Amino acid sequence: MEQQSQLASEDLGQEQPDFVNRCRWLKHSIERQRQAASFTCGGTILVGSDNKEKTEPPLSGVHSSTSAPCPSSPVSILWATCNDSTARKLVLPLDGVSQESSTPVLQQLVADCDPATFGRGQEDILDTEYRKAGKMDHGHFATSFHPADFGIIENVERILLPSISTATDNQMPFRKLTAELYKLNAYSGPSGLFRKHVDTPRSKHQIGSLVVCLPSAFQGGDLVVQHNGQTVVFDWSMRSSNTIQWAAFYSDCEHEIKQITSGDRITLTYNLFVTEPVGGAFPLSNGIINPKTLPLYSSIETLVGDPSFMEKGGVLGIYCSHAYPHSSSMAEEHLPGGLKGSDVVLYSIFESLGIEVSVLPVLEIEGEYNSDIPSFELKLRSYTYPGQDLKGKSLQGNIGRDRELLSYDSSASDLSGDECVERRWRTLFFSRRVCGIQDLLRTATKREISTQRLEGALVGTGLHEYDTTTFGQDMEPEEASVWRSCHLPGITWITEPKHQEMAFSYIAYGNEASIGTQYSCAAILAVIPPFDRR
Ligand SMILES: O=C(O)CCC(=O)C(=O)O
Ligand SMILES: [Fe+2]
Repeated sequence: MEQQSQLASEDLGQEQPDFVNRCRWLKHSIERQRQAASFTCGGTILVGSDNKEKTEPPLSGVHSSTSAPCPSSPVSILWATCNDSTARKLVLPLDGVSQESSTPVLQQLVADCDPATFGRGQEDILDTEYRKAGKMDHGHFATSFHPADFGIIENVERILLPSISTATDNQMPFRKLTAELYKLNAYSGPSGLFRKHVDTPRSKHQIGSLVVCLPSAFQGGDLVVQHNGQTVVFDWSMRSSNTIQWAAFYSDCEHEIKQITSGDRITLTYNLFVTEPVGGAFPLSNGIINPKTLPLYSSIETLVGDPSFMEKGGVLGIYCSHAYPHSSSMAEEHLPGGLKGSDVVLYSIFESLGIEVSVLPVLEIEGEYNSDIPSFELKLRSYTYPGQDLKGKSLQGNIGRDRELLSYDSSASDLSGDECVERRWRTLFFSRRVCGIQDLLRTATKREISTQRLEGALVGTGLHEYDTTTFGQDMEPEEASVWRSCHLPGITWITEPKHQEMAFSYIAYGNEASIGTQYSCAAILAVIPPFDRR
């Protein structure tokens, strides 16, 4: 018997200092992320050949969740110099065939740039030890590239904008980002560089910079962005010959461009401003943001890659940090597509690591959200199965036969309702062979467990629209058939509930009729597979 309970607690991964420490570490990483938010993000756009039908840029709101971003046509740059009014044209990437896409024309562009200065106080300084580059002001050239065509601006908006909260900007409820072309920069090998600096904001509404690296081969030239002791390196050299690569960061980020050892690194810089108009929600995995550029990515990747973290799998629960109308009639349409800030960061990191992740509402039960772990301090405790006497049953047997249990479960429809649900919970707890939240919710509906008070968070089967209902005095509110849900015990909660929405209101008939409202909070649930399956 002693051996059994030890096995059970090991299998649950709970009450082990290591597991608790890792959860704590994840909690602190997320808190840091929420405080600092993401300070930078970046991505890649492939360049297709300049075929007859120009590739149409994607429209916001019509990306399928798996679609790759639309490739760009080759990028044209047109310019003229003061001495010579003839317009010149360069097409990148170089095709080596047409004159306008040849090395001599690229060299002409580099030669026509002015030596780049940098701002120090009120002065513009020319010091090639500090910045060795050429630049062309936006009034002197035109380009066929626009970042709005590729969803770059909307994506940057979602990652960087939510944490901007100056008094002026907070008065803009539907604020969005606009990018204004600023300069073209040319850094050439063997010695082009720009040492550590902070960009000078051009107005009080400027919140950051966007750098777009055009397809032109070079070596070296890493862009290194730093913020509050965190560093992200954009190494664009490897794919420089045939892709457009970009990065956006807050104005207060220090950044530098390491030495370009060969080739020409041609970038367009844009100033990012906060403006008023309305934006819509669109799916996350649109391939525009590369989750690997998000500062939290490597922490979560390390955690998930560690065999001793949730070795048998488990569910991480993270309450959303921003408020969403998750019980409105539009919720299904707007979530998870409309997640913002650290929420979109976490969601897309889990998704890109192949982890099943969903946004679902969790219902309060008597003012609490997670009856099994009420403190949120990660004082994890072993789950005890209420109303179920496990004495005399061989847990060891169940643990050793997860697969069998699973297949037994999936054919459990011939079992009576309660028995079926009990089997499922046991599968979750003792085998941790979780197939996914949706799978669990689909089969273990509220109706099946209505006669049982199980522990665990009461998770909605979907983003239900707010509704009203009537039910009898003896019924528990969550038993009302308006809010389909089920108790999911064993979720490892990493953060606390933050923004409640009304889930449903009810009229409870009794000696006196009363009206009550139940609330729910939206949470990100990530199903971590057992180590041998991730
Ligand atoms: O070219 C780049 O990567 C960025 C240039 C830059 O930092 C600037 O122009 O301020
Ligand atoms: Fe800069």
